[in-house]
Amino acid sequence: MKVQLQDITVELSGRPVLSDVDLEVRAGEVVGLLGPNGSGKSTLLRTIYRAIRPRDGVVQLGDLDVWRSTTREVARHCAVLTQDNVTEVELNVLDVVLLGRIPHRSLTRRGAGDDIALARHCLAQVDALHLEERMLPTLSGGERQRVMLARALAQQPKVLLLDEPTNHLDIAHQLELLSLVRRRGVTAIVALHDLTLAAAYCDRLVLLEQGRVVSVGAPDEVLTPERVAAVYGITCDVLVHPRTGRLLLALTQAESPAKEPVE
Ligand SMILES: Nc1ncnc2c1ncn2[C@@H]1O[C@H](COP(=O)(O)OP(=O)(O)OP(=O)(O)O)[C@@H](O)[C@H]1O
Repeated sequence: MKVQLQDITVELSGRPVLSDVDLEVRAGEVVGLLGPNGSGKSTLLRTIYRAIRPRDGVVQLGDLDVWRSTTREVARHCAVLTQDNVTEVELNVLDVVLLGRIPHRSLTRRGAGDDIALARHCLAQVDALHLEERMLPTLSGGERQRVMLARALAQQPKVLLLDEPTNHLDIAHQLELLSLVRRRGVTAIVALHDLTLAAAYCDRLVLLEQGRVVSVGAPDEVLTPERVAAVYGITCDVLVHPRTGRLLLALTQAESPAKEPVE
């Protein structure tokens, strides 16, 4: 499903947070949202899943105008993994994943058994089936993150929005999560801080700075040393992975002070 943002402007507490953002994400495309802290990545995702209403602009999921639809209608198409939906709720893992079925319940004829089979399948996909009977608050940060991804997958979304999904995950699960998102073939918009991971897994990247899109394109078009220096204030050498051919970014502080000699 295509995602389209036109002229999105958001003001929070009277301050502009996003200004005139235009973005078109094609069906099945994985797009990485990059930018320094406070550049507007989470806010942009929130305008798509109806958590922050833009002052101006239109958000569309396929033909659905998000801000003229209900939360439930949007949730039938679009699932979200954020930092703040990892809650202390006193439910076991399987029940948490089953919450992902709620937007579909009145539409589907699936019985509870089908939903449970689907929830277990989603847990297996994120390597968390062994946790199904555990209570959510007893899980580690990374285990919870994977369970919340399983819940999002159980929603069977056509669009997946992921806000820093690799936080808390060990490196193997970081790679597995992003490759799972790719394999699902859904349209995905993923806010990431790790530029090399973004370059490895995203078809295109969108770089934000102070609420404005400063670059959109293939990873090698967006992540040039000059642009990384201008936006993040760091020095960046762009290398090529010897096996995958994807970009590898070697980062150093712009002006590293000379090291004090140790006595
Ligand atoms: N409710 C709010 N009221 C006022 N300002 C807000 C509010 N929520 C966010 N902001 C501001 O909007 C700007 C963009 O925030 P946002 O969370 O979208 O950035 P981000 O790029 O996701 O940052 P990070 O990388 O730190 O997660 C920040 O300056 C933030 O302080």
